[in-house]
This record gives sequence, structure tokens and C-alpha cells, in this order.
Amino acid sequence: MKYSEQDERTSEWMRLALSKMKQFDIAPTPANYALWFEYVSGTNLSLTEAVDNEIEMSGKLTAQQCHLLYEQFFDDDKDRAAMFEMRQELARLLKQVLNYVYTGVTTTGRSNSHLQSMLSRLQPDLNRQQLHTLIEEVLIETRLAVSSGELLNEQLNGAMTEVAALKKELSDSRREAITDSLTGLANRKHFDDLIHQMTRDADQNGMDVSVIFSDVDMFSTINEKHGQLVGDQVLRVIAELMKTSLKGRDLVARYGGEEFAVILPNTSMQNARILADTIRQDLASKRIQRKDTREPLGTITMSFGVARYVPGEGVDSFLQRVDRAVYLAKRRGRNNVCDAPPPII
Ligand SMILES: Nc1nc2c(ncn2[C@@H]2O[C@H](COP(=O)(O)OP(=O)(O)OP(=O)(O)O)[C@@H](O)[C@H]2O)c(=O)[nH]1
Repeated sequence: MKYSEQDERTSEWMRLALSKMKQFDIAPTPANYALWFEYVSGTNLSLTEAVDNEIEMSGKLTAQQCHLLYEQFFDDDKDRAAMFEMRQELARLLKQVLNYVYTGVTTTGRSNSHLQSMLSRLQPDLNRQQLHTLIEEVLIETRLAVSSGELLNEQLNGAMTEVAALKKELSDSRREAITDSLTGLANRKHFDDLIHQMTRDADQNGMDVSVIFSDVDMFSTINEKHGQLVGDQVLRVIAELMKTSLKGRDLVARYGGEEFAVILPNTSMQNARILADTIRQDLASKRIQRKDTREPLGTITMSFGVARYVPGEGVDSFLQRVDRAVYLAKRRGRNNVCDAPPPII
């Protein structure tokens, strides 16, 4: 078989990807392989930058970091598809505007070269932030052209409206990607991103970061007795209650099925514990009814675990400790708040 230049390059990237995984002692799983293949091929500049940043910050790349990077760059097919469509749409609009320029509607060459350069920046590895910046630039450029009378107002106004709609679509899709659709709370991805960022900050400046995990007690019984839809309704009520108990930069997320997680920046262990207990009491005293029949659902409770991040312990240890605290609260009979055990450093 005769190898083409492309085949040779691909083989080289495969070799390099494997050697990188060996260098960082990373298991050669398909996900890790995809990550490193993309890295060594240099086709995704954002990914390369993200990997380099991680290595620069900690001098290594752990399996957990690889997992997060994989999730960020590969594991969100829907999001990637939406980004792809938006890139296509922006390219179409830019070409349309350029067309007006070519057909002589404009009198200067400024818009022409500027729009051309924007078009050339519409690369496949464009991330969400870069796409957002580009859309902003296109909006400014077209607005300028309209106001200076360079282009036919009517045609350009149409294009401008479409670019503005695209901008809204991008921010809607960004919100959707980090939101839990059942409760409207942040989703697990948002929680994971933020907790990594907060613990990194805490490692650097020692600020207080506390976390509350909570798990609905005997939730399967609610589902069995009243059905999944009523179970869903209960989750929404709890989400609402948790949201109204928080303030400022606190973040509450639906962490899993009937699990909720709260990040509390600049909050001591004691205050986190007080907050968890307030939510616990508020829920236990709430009279929740079925929406359809008004039938009371009885007392619904949750078990809580609380932990404060100890700088240097790492996010995995932190979340394992708080998870352990929820387990202890369940063991103590549920409807309880328990402190996490100290980290083993
Ligand atoms: N209605 C509904 N149920 C869910 C959802 N996600 C998970 N569940 C249910 O949540 C229940 C969790 O049950 P278990 O983990 O056994 O725990 P539990 O019954 O809450 O009991 P304890 O945690 O031990 O107090 C299961 O029945 C899941 O099917 C959801 O989105 N909607």
C-alpha cells in the first residue's frame, strides 16, 4: 500500500500521542487517546492551549484533568453541533455582506478587507468565546457601515438583525449547556467547572470555599407511590427552595438525580453548616402537595454533608469528603446535617 503524505502525518501523530500519554503516565483509553491525538496534531488551538495551561500550572496532567479536558472538548456533541451550525450561519452572513461590498454598494475598501479578515478567522477550532467576539465585531462593523452610508441600509439592516439573532442564539446555547433542564439550576458540568476554578483560587490565595451536598431521603418511595412526574415536581420545589436560600456568588446545582450541591465562596465551615441546617428545616416543615390532585405528599426531607476546602487537598479529596458526610447523615437516620471528615494529606 502506498502511503500518502496525510497518512504519514497521521501515523506520526499517533506515535506522538502515545508517547505523550506515556510521558504523563496516562492510561491509553480511547478518550485520552482522542485528547492527545488532537493535541499533537495541533488542529485544535483552544485544546492545545488548555492542555499547555494545565501542565504549566501543575507540572503534570492527571487522569482527572484529562477527563475534564475530554468533557470540555469532545463530550458535548449537541453543543458542538450547535457551535458548528452557528459558525456556518455567521460565515453565510459574512459572505452576504461581502457580496454587497463586491457589487459596488460600498465606496471604500475598509469594510471589504476587514470583513475578509473576519471570514478567514472562522476556523473550525473557534471556541465559544472567540465566536462571541467575532459576532460582536461583525455587528460593530455592519453598524458602522450603515451609519456611514457605505452600504445599502435596507440590505445591511437585514444582515445586522440576523447577526444579532445569532448572538442571542449563542448566549442561549451557552446557558443551556450549563443548565439542568428539569429544575433550571446549574448542571453538573457547571458545578464541576466552578469547583475546579474555586479550589484552584483557594490553593493560591487561601480563601474559604465550602460545599454542601444534599440527597433527598427515600426519594424512590415518592416515585413508587406517586409516579415519576410527581417525583419531578418535588425536585423542582426543592430546587426553588434552595435557590431562595442562597445569595451573591453562591451556586446551587443539580448534581445528579436527587442530589443537589452548593458552592459557597468566602464561607466558613460554621456558616455553611448553619445554611445547610436552615434549608433542612425549611424543607422538613414545608407542606408539599401534588399539583394535580392537591393530595399532600407528607414530610419530605434531605440529608446534608458539609465541608470546607483545605488548600492543597485537591478537588477529588474535597468532594469525596463531602460525599462521605452525606453518607454519615443517612446513617444517622436521615434529615440530618453532618460535617465531612478531615482530609488525609
Ligand atoms: N422523578 C425522578 N426520580 C429520579 C430522578 N433521578 C433519579 N430519580 C430517582 O431517585 C431515586 C433514588 O433512590 P435511591 O438512591 O435508592 O435512594 P432513596 O430512595 O432516595 O433513599 P436514600 O437516599 O437512602 O434516603 C431512584 O428511584 C431514582 O429513580 C429524576 O430526575 N426524576
